[in-house]
Amino acid sequence: MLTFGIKFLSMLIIGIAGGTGCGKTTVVKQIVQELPENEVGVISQDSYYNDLAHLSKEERGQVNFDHPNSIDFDLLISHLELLRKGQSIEKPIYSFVEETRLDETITVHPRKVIIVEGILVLSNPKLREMFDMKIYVHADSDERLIRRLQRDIKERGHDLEKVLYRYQNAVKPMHEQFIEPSKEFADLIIPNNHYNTVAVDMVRTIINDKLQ
Ligand SMILES: Nc1ncnc2c1ncn2[C@@H]1O[C@H](COP(=O)(O)OP(=O)(O)O)[C@@H](O)[C@H]1O
Ligand SMILES: O=c1ccn([C@@H]2O[C@H](COP(=O)(O)O)[C@@H](O)[C@H]2O)c(=O)[nH]1
Repeated sequence: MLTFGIKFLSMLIIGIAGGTGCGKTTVVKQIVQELPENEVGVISQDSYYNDLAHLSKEERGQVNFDHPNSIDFDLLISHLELLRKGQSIEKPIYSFVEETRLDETITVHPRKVIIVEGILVLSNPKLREMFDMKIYVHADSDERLIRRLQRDIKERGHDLEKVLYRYQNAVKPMHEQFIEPSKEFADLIIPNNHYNTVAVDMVRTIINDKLQ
């Protein structure tokens, strides 16, 4: 049996970090693709951006969304604790276009395996301690910037100037201060300048092992 030395608890929690555009969401989608939906759940750190409903759209535009203080880690941690106890949670929904939480929530039920992905999930010590396995997805910064530009313009309603301004003033400095240093906590680093099907298969094997 392939266990990679992981001590399996009742619920396996996997944390996946990496800089913006490194491909975290894509890797997670590939991992869960062939796994049973009712056994594996995914929680994105993005859902836990602070509720900024009290700010105007202009004020929200000034927020540093790459600093750990922009994330409600307490809520994320308490939700994971509830899931681990077998209870369901109401996960917030974050709109990248509105840059705030929506009023609706999504009910997430406990699963045998929960994947938590986000730029800062390995930077928070308390959250990090909850992970049975820690993964860092790496892609070079120029590759990430190209992907981010394409995605934010196409999917998140930003223009070229806004993406570049944010990249220089928040994304890059916060990456260097908080995200890149969190790589040292990873059990596994996935190189993702190109699609990495071997690494995806390895993680899927570990999860499948847990599901037997
Ligand atoms: N290995 C890859 N090669 C090329 N493009 C990729 C790769 N992985 C992801 N992408 C693309 O890059 C963009 C950002 O990927 P995404 O998974 O959203 O990254 P993240 O969640 O880390 O910000 C998406 O448009 C995605 O299709
Ligand atoms: O309202 C927002 C909130 C966050 N961002 C940016 O999103 C990325 C993190 O998401 P990834 O999917 O990992 O790229 C972060 O770098 C924030 O700058 C945003 O643009 N707007």
